[in-house]
Amino acid sequence: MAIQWFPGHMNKARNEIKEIMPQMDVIIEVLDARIPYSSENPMVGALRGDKPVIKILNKADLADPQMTTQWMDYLERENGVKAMPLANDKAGHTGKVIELCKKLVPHKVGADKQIKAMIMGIPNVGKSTLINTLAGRIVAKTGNEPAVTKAQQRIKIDEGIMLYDTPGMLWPKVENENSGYRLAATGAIRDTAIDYEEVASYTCEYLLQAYPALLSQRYKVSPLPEHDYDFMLAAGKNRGCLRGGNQVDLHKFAEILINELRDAVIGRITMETPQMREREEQMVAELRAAAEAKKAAKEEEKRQRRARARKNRR
Ligand SMILES: Nc1nc2c(ncn2[C@@H]2O[C@H](COP(=O)(O)OP(=O)(O)OP(=O)(O)O)[C@@H](O)[C@H]2O)c(=O)[nH]1
Repeated sequence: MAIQWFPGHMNKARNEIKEIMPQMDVIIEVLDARIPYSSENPMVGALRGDKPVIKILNKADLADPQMTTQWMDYLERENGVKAMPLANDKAGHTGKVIELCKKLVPHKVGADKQIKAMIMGIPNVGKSTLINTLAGRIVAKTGNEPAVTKAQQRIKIDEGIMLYDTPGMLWPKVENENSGYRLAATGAIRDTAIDYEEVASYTCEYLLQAYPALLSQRYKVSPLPEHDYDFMLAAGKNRGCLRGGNQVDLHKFAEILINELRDAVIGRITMETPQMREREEQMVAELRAAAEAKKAAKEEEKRQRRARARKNRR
């Protein structure tokens, strides 16, 4: 699946972050609790140095609570990382973010002091909603379409904290196709860039093994077939997604499924586990190593060819 989604302002954001990072005391990384691995930004790890990070598992109201707990334990294994779940639709929960900031950098708390916190996160993950709640007023535009935030802003919030907002960034995770599907399924990738049927097929394959009861209940398919394609045919038929000749309109069903997944109508679902992350990271590392080995072999071949040509000329 090709994900062509890398607006120019994201490259600009990378440079802006690099420049501003040394001034920051703490990083607030907003993740999507349904995809804590795929919604991570590799730049945070690469650019943060030893600065503390709060990883917020946002949209926790849509995610599987058991999996959120597992993810928090997993993420906190990394040095300097604190994780917390958040449902931005519930007022009052954001106070914990401020508390945690103060705990992580106590030397920056007090009169005439200020904590500088940078908020980072991929598009549509809920940064603007969080900033507005933290600030207690509308300072950031929100919306259900990715890439609403465009320019960097500084927002002073009451409790001695200055927030630095960054534009939404999504790097092309071309190395890991699975992440692409999960980003698309949860709505991080703009709709025009995705193939609904492919994403729905990937999603069904995962749900059949991870959440079979929710799937069966929602789409009244029982017993569940083994393969995603058969499931989509049966569920599509039940939902009346038919076109001429009584054929199931898979595209129509795919749209229904993805929308219902995004709205948590199927249930509270997390699309990836820490184990999946470990496996996929390993896979990516192997692919990268293989590509590098191939490149090195080509270079060596070229070098030898040049050496032979030199010898022949003598
Ligand atoms: N269910 C649920 N929805 C949320 C939560 N937080 C944000 N949203 C919704 O997610 C959508 C995106 O939120 P934004 O705050 O605009 O996201 P953003 O990260 O600022 O997006 P960009 O401007 O694209 O960078 C909006 O429709 C929000 O209402 C949450 O905790 N739970």
